[in-house]
Amino acid sequence: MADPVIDIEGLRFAWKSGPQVLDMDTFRVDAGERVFLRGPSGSGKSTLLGLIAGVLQPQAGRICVLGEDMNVLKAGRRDRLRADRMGVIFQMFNLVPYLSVTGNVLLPLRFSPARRMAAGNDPQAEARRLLARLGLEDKELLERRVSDLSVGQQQRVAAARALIGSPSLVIADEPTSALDADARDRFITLLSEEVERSGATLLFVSHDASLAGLFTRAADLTAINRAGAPA
Ligand SMILES: Nc1ncnc2c1ncn2[C@@H]1O[C@H](COP(=O)(O)OP(=O)(O)OP(=O)(O)O)[C@@H](O)[C@H]1O
Repeated sequence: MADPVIDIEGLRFAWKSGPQVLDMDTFRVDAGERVFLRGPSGSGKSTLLGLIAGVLQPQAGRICVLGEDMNVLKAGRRDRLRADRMGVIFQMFNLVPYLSVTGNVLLPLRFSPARRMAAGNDPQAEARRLLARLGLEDKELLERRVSDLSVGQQQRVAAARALIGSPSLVIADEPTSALDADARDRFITLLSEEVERSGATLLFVSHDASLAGLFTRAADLTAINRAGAPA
């Protein structure tokens, strides 16, 4: 059996003084899987990704990511694990507006010597390769500030930034973009191919059930999260 990359047991999470958002017995993602986790808006998908990424801490339960127990690691070690071994595509992209396309893609390498090493001798060329794979090739465009790009183009920049330096785990919070169905499917296919090429594991969350077929496995958050169940 493959090693678990994400291994969750008995997880409970509530935002300060709010109702329970997550109450899950188990959730596991194995190395090399590309998993689609579906759930309606407000069901706790972004919260779960925050817990997996180590930016949030649960009230109860165990979250092991890439062999590390996130509850035991101090905040600094969780930040290091995320910088070195995780690529995150945020719902709102979180790109740096005044940096160029390539400047944004190269950013994770500034924070992680391990990823800088993994990106090879010519990180600029690796950034261009990833962007080209994701459909952004135009030289002039690569030097533009990201704030001048379309939403679909920004989504590709965010994906290339998550992939650079071959992180072991890529987590993606489906951006609420205005992409049409064809462009969205193409984007996910390219993202999956690049994740497969680097041997990474992918967890992709979305409310859009029609995407499930593009992944190796699909799961439904409402089926595994008691807190989301109707009373
Ligand atoms: N920073 C926060 N502080 C307090 N409550 C929050 C915070 N972020 C999210 N919540 C609440 O937690 C619940 C789950 O939100 P979350 O963003 O995880 O859902 P989601 O499934 O990702 O939704 P969407 O598909 O709309 O992005 C919601 O009730 C939301 O209002």
